[in-house]
Amino acid sequence: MSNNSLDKDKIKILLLEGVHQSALDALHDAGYTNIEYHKTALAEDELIEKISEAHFIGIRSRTQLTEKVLEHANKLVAIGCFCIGTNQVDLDAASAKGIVVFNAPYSNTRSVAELVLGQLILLLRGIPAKNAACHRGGWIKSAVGSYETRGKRLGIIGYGSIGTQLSVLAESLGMEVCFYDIVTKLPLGNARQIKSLKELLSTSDIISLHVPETNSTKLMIGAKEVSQMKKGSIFINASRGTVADLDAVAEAIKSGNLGGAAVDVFPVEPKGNDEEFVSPLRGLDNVILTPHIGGSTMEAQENIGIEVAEKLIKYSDVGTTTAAVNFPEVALPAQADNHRILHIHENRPGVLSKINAIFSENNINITGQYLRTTEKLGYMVMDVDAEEGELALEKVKEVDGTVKARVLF
Ligand SMILES: NC(=O)C1=CN([C@@H]2O[C@H](COP(=O)(O)OP(=O)(O)OC[C@H]3O[C@@H](n4cnc5c(N)ncnc54)[C@H](O)[C@@H]3O)[C@@H](O)[C@H]2O)C=CC1
Ligand SMILES: O=C(O)C(=O)COP(=O)(O)O
Repeated sequence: MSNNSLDKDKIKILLLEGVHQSALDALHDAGYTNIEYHKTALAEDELIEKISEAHFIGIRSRTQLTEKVLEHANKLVAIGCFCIGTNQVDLDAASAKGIVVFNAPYSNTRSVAELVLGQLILLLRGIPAKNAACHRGGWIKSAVGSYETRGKRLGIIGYGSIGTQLSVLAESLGMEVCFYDIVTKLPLGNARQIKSLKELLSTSDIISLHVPETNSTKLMIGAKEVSQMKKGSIFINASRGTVADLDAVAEAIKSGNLGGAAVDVFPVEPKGNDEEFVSPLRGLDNVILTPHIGGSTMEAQENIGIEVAEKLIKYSDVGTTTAAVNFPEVALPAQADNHRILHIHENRPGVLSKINAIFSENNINITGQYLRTTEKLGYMVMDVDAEEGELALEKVKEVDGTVKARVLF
């Protein structure tokens, strides 16, 4: 499969899920005007139809770019996830088609950490239940079951960008922070890594999840783990809905084993704001339910829009793949008066020697060459004299093992 480079107005960009205006502005400023914009995710049929015509797609957490959907993405060169998580994209299927995936790994970290901090303060005071009672005309003026944060133990599962940010904020309130992570991590401040998940669960006053969706995190908090949590403790999940068994959480809330919960992410989430939200946690007063808005602040969304749009622009303009999620990373200068051949190939013996032989047999002068590989993919970039660009592209496309080849003018 190969793509030639096109005039910018022919490069079709599909933006879904209401990515921030800052992304549109950045793309327009860079000369990309052929943009189709949707405020919501698309149903699979429509997504397949639209993606088959797109060169770039921008999504958030809702759009599932499965192997089936990507099978139809024959013109697609890059995917921009305007969020942190990339679990909604079949990364192997994207790599196999030479499609680069970018995300915004830090732009909404602070927003999630702040939301969780606010939730844990409210839950420690029993505010959600008191608030609900007031709305119904009730009046629960009581200190019973209400606590300050000082000295309480926060157990963080997943001590990455968000977990560490939360750790620092929680310590500033005088909380004791412990964490569990599959990787040995340098604790910030006075935080402590705990080697056993069971120990973290059974000793923490608040448990907060900050792991990605992977095979190892799927249902990592099941009925057994919920039962190991300290009586009356608080459970918070703003990571991914597949990580925790919400039926078990709901049962523990009803029985009083858990004192409260805040949940932002769900195994099945409505596709848009007009679809009904269904969850076993509905109707429980001491549970804060939020519609997957951990990263939804004006600051975060604006920054994400700029960051991911810039990554797409740099890849489209010069071939740079720095900070790609699934791809060999190459930082490239602008190609001056040359033509630039981008050759994505299977990383196996013989491909490079074949490419070099082609250049020498056809007397094509290479003025710059860059190569990076991952285990499965090779990404080779060659600058050639402008008059030789078309010939060079035609020849490298024929190399066995070629996944995708393009020329940038
Ligand atoms: N609710 C929302 O709107 C948002 C949700 N998120 C979710 O939060 C997740 C975490 O984000 P970051 O902190 O930026 O990710 P990160 O990659 O910086 O940190 C994740 C941490 O989890 C650890 N981990 C992985 N598997 C584990 C396991 N089985 N057990 C224990 N630890 C494990 C990793 O070693 C790493 O330290 C994202 O992947 C995303 O799914 C992110 C942003 C917004
Ligand atoms: O950044 C993430 O991983 C999130 O979960 C945020 O997703 P969203 O962009 O709000 O759909």
